[in-house]
Amino acid sequence: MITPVKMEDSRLWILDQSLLPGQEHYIELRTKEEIWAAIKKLQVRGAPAIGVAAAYGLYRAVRDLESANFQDFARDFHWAKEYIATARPTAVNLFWALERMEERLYQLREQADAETPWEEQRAFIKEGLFQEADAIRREDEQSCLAMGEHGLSLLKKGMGILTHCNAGTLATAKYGTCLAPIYLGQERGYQFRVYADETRPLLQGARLTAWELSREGVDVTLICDNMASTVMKQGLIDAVVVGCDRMAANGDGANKIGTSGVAILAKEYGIPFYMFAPTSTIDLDTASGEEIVIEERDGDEIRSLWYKRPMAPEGIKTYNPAFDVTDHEYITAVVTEKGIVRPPYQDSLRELIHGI
Ligand SMILES: CSC[C@H]1O[C@H](OP(=O)(O)O)[C@H](O)[C@@H]1O
Repeated sequence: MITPVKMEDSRLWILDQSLLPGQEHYIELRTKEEIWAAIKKLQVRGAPAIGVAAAYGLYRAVRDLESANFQDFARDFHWAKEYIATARPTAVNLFWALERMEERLYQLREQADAETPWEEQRAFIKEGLFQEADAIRREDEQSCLAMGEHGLSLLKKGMGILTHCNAGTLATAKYGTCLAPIYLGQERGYQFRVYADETRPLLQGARLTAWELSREGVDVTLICDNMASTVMKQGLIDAVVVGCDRMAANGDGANKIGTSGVAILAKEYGIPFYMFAPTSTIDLDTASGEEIVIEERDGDEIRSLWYKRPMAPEGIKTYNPAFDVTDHEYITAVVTEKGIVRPPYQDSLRELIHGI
């Protein structure tokens, strides 16, 4: 199965998702500027994949530093971290991964042998930073597999499943979040019928979900976003599965723009709506969806990006929020790698995260 981020011989490569489905092309990222741009331009995208890329990217940005002492190294590390953190505001995994890497930096500082020359300590710290980034990737892979098992327990053979945007292998270290149960089901003969919303304006459903599912032999049908209601009304959909970019403490979940509308439709038609959120995406410091910063993007993504000729009046005003918040009352259950969480989310999420 394809993976969007890989480290080979200490070099960072990402699958340029802005070229999919036409071209499968990996690009190397070497500097904090290149990492920032790749995240901003959605060449690498999807909350967990952004976290993995940011962790590897931060390591790569400091790999060749020849700082004269730890203070200089830590200063340049912090600058790179803070710079990469400005790429996109909504997916909490970006900040979670960067903070984890900086915490590890100071642990490694304590673990380094102070009796050895600083150059040896610096090499020890750099290796430890690489290992931490690699652990973030490996943990996300395992998290996706676990969400696949938990998610599959909610689904039945032959179900019609609607999804929105892309929360598949391309959005994670591997396997995906909400698509993980679909891949497991594919291996176990569940014969799911997947309906993928195209997901305007950046078409992650058409370009990415339809692409990655069909290359794995999954039965997938591409629909326009405005067709979600009719496929539900026709009884073609038995469940909705979506990813998440940031889940607030009360269970409100930010995900790709359009998700909240799908959730409201699902409730209207009595269809279960499952939001898949690894614990790395659950942000208990954010009380509710109202506090989640929603990224706004360039209007040309609406006006012209995918059209050979203008599809709107020249310079027409646009409003292009990249995400919206699904209120917790529209979420039937939250699927995490630690298990399935049901309402009331205020208590169940805190218990899941802190075990209290
Ligand atoms: C597994 S989280 C994927 C999540 O990220 C996507 O946003 P974007 O493509 O802008 O990075 C979308 O919200 C997906 O559900």
